[in-house]
Amino acid sequence: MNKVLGQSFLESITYEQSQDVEITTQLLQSLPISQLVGKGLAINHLALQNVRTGLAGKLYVELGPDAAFTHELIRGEVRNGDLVLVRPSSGKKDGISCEGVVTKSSDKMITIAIDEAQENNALSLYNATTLCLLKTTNTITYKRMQSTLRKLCEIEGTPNNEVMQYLLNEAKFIPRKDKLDTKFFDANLNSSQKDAIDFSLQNKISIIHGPPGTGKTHTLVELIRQLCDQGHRVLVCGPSNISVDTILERLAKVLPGQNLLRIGHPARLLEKNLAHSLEVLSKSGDAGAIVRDISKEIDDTIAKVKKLKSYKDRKASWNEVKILRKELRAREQKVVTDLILSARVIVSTLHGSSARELVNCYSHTDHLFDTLIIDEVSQSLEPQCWIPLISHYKSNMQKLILAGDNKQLPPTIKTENNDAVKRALTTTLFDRLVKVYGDSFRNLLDTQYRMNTMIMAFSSQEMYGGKLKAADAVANWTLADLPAADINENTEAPLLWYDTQAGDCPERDEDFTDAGALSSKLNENEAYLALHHVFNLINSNISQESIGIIAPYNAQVSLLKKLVHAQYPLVEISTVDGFQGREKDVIILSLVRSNDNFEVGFLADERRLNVAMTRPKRQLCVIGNMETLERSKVKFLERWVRWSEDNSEIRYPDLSEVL
Ligand SMILES: Nc1ncnc2c1ncn2[C@@H]1O[C@H](COP(=O)(O)OP(=O)(O)OP(=O)(O)O)[C@@H](O)[C@H]1O
Repeated sequence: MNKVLGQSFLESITYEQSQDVEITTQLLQSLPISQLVGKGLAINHLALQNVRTGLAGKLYVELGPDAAFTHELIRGEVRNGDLVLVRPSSGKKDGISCEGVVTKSSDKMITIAIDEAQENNALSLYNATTLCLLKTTNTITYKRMQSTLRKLCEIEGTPNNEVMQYLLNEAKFIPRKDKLDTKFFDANLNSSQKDAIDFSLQNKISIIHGPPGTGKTHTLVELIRQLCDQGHRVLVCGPSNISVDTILERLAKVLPGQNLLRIGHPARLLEKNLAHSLEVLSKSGDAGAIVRDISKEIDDTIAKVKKLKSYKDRKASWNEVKILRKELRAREQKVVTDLILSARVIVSTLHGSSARELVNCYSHTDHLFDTLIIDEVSQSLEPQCWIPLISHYKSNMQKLILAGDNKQLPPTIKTENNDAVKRALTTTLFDRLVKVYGDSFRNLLDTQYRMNTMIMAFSSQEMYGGKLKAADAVANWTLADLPAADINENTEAPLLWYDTQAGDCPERDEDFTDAGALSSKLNENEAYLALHHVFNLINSNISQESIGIIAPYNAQVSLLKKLVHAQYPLVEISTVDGFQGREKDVIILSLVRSNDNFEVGFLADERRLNVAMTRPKRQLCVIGNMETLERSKVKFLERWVRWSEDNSEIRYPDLSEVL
């Protein structure tokens, strides 16, 4: 089975890589910057603000909005960890440029880490009038998956590891559901959280299914404490830096610092987590002191060599440098290995789990980890999940705990034209295991601590079999309960629709001259309605920071930012993907699609819509054409409209009053 699975994923990943490279190259070459921005693949009108030295042979290039054009960055799909190219906005595409990785981004500044070798290129960007940043393909991540899958294929016979046997469907899984007398550290856990923890403690493999706001991270933190208490060494992984940094931040509050180690380039970590970074720790404190001393000795010797006159003396000193360098490497490796071996919990991305520093430790020990936890498994490609399993095959991992929600956004892939590849890659490990073993090891967290019951209800009914409950503290809260908020029709309703089916909010393509399929969509009058509702909320004493606006199209997000931020710069506006894992007191959702053909595009993706409608705590305000949705032939949308007609306050806006 390992050969069949490995080979089939290898083919799919190789195909996906070719598509990714082809699509990105084609888009970058053929489309003007304005359209790349519309697709979220580029940021335009940047000014180079600073080039500074960072850690580990990296330079940080800081880019802000070019004040001659704009005051805020439209970041689109550009996220931390993305590989990007910075070049002048106009002029030759193959002119001066530098390539790096996004390490920080906000509406005011984007920072990329580049290799020192590109310093001159970076500095010459100061001369360009205005700059743009383009998202390119990161081939390193593909290579790592491919080499993992090859190793999976190479395992002869049935792997001797029981966890792997379950994953490969080569052992029968009989779940144990004994009542344990676990002494929970956190007294507030609810019964579904306690059950999920007990299940994971007594089974080799488990899934913690955490719908929005149900305390998945909360549960994982308690579980990790329990595992540490039982003497386990735990490897915690996730698909992105932010996914694992969120857990690390919470773990750091309850586990003593020296037990936690974060693998990964410090430039990509949350600042709060730097105290746990392997790289930072290995260069600081007592451990780093010896290394620093040797480095200084090397520098001093080199300085001396330059002054020596005789060849013989110089030769002798260079030999000394060589010996010192060898010692430095050995010391560095020892410091790193000691830190790893003394940590109880190691946190890294799925890709980072194959880091050389970790794998090198197997020359000192046969067993590094007992348990592997993969968070956000539903956003991870299955080949990514195999990276820690294969890299730490020697550890003979005793337990695998997966956490995620297969009803929220799946991993994003580029392949469009090959259904087999699409199916193979968007079926996550979570989905595949549920298909093989049914619900036998899936533990649903059933109480959410975010949303008013009315906001939760449709999502619960459609996506979670009606099993979700709202915790008492949030079940009835509305905007009107916020301190200082006025009590009126704009703050009391948990569910509100501005139904635009009267026809005065037509959608349009981002650019009339654009080739259809590549075009993003926008809806100007919906944007004005969103602004109108923001105005109503602010006038009811709701703070700008409490308000979020979501639109499924980048072009609409850009338009909304221009319009709303001119008056209310602190209102957060993003696509659905940008809001995954986040929450706001009120979310205004601009659906954009409004046409006589009842075409709904992205809206047909119920997982994307599920994420959008479960971000608000106290009010969901939808702006959209109910008729377009109802007649789209997409059952989920049809049911949502019918349900909303019965359960929301519906307004039929008079555009003449708004515009
Ligand atoms: N048992 C509990 N009692 C009280 N509050 C809780 C409990 N469990 C979780 N919470 C609260 O619920 C909120 C959501 O928890 P957490 O961030 O762990 O959820 P999540 O499922 O990881 O979130 P997301 O939906 O963003 O993935 C947090 O404010 C957390 O403190």
